[in-house]
Amino acid sequence: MSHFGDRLIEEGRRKRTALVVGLDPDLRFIPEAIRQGADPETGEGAEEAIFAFNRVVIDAVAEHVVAVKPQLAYYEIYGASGITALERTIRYARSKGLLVLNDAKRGDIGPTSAAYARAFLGDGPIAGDMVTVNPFLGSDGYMPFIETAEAAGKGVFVLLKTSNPSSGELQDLKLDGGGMLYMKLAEELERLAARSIGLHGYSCVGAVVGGTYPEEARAIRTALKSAIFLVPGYGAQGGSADSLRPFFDARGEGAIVSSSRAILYAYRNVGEHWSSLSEAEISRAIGEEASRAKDAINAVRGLRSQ
Ligand SMILES: O=C(O)c1cc(=O)[nH]c(=O)n1[C@@H]1O[C@H](COP(=O)(O)O)[C@@H](O)[C@H]1O
Repeated sequence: MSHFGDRLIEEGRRKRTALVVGLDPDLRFIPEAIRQGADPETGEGAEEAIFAFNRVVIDAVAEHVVAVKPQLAYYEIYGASGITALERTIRYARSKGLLVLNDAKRGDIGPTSAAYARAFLGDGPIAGDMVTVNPFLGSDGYMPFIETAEAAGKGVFVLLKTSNPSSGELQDLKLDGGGMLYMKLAEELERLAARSIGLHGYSCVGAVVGGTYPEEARAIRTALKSAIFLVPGYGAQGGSADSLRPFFDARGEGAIVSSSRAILYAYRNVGEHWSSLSEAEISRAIGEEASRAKDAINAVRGLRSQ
């Protein structure tokens, strides 16, 4: 079975990018040319509008990204039609040769986590190549995802030091033996990652480390050498490219940086008439922002733009 860590590193080398674009479609911000009257409140027409928007985004960013990252919340709002839009989005992303990272942040008791792992890492209609996992329930909550990923040649990103302002309330709790909770989890993840390290030194077990916490990332990078970092918080949450160096290894690899709103809604920078833009104008704005983000991240990685 191929090591997923190798697959992700090689995809990044092949496309000279470490960017992931999040597919967090908010119907309120989708211009009329694509929304076609879909109603954000009632969900009327949501499936078509969400899929149409995601297809424009995927076409615009495909050459600039290592993967796309659907955020389950924006699909679950609309129940079955939202999930159908997700299924169609995953199929379309796959047809463009893209890796799919479902940002589901799942975690439960063992048997339920095993069912979630089958849903997101198996062969079902919403399964992708990677999934985010919430480790709050401890090892019997996240191990079913890691075991499923190892067997399926897929990847898992475990929430470790999240990008949000209140992450420290729990993640930074000081432990009796000294050190903080997130560092204790980082050491445990390194132990688990070491079970499945590929040719390039990385495992199918990854970790989520917010781009808003570069100092913490520096310490985590040292303790967690075998895990690829998923780095959200760049762009809309204030994480800047300049602060991203500590997330990468000495080769400028080992992390993928995600951005959703800053890229998805780049066309809103034109002013309040954004809702009447044409599909071509929408696509161009999104593609240009993704290209800019890719180049800014590559500069920090020590890669010159092509
Ligand atoms: O797992 C995630 O992707 C995630 C972890 C984290 O610590 N912070 C975080 O923002 N995210 C997700 O990453 C995306 C960030 O969106 P933007 O702030 O618009 O780039 C959202 O879908 C969040 O749910």
